[in-house]
Amino acid sequence: MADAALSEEPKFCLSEVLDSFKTCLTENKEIIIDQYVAGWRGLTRFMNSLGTIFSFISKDAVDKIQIMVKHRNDVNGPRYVTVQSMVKYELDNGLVDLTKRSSFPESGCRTLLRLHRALRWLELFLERLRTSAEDSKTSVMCSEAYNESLAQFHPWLIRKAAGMAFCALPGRSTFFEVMNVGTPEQVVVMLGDALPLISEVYQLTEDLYLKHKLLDIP
Ligand SMILES: CCCCCCCCCCCCC/C=C/[C@@H](O)[C@H](COP(=O)(O)O)NC(=O)CCCCCCCCCCCCCCC
Repeated sequence: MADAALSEEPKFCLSEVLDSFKTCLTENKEIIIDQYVAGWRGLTRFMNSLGTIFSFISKDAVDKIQIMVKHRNDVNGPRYVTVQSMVKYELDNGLVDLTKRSSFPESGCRTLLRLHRALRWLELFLERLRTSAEDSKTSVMCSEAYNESLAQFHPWLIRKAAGMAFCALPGRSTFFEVMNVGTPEQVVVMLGDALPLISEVYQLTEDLYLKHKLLDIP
């Protein structure tokens, strides 16, 4: 049953997913939320295709995606077209819990911050994959990237659970195959194209959040 349902899903192609992060940047360097969220949705599909052990990670990402979609579909959706317009709207209207979680536990600014921190993990992980040797271990690359980024924001229990999930990651060659991009050489080229854009999206968000003192939203 589950297999039949899975096979009906459109075939995953990582380059299409990473394209969402490319196309989320406008000419004047604003970040389009619909595209950003579409990128994350694709990544969670990829993660689900790796097995159920990763579902607690993708579940949290899916929850956050849904919160962002809810904002976009709300009457104030037009205020959530770009990350920049969202930050301005929510701050101007006092819609963000800046010091402790209370009235606005699902603000767009807070929710996007969690995805933004995860984007740094993605950037570090993909860069390791891009430059890795054939016999490199994905579990090691993944946990190094995690320890340098997201881990500092997670409590012990989540760090442990994440560490266990990383050990279940398939090896580098299976991983490259599941990406459905082509030969390992083509994967490396594709990653080299996508990474500068992912870095730019990350840095623009980081600068914006820093400017508005939003990097520690609880
Ligand atoms: C492919 C390997 C996948 C490894 C994913 C590495 C990330 C590990 C993150 C572990 C998160 C565990 C779930 C819970 C997290 C939340 O507590 C925590 C805080 O939220 P809260 O403040 O609302 O409580 N949430 C977060 O930090 C957001 C985490 C979002 C994780 C998204 C990860 C998606 C990864 C997509 C993988 C695609 C890989 C593609 C590579 C070719």
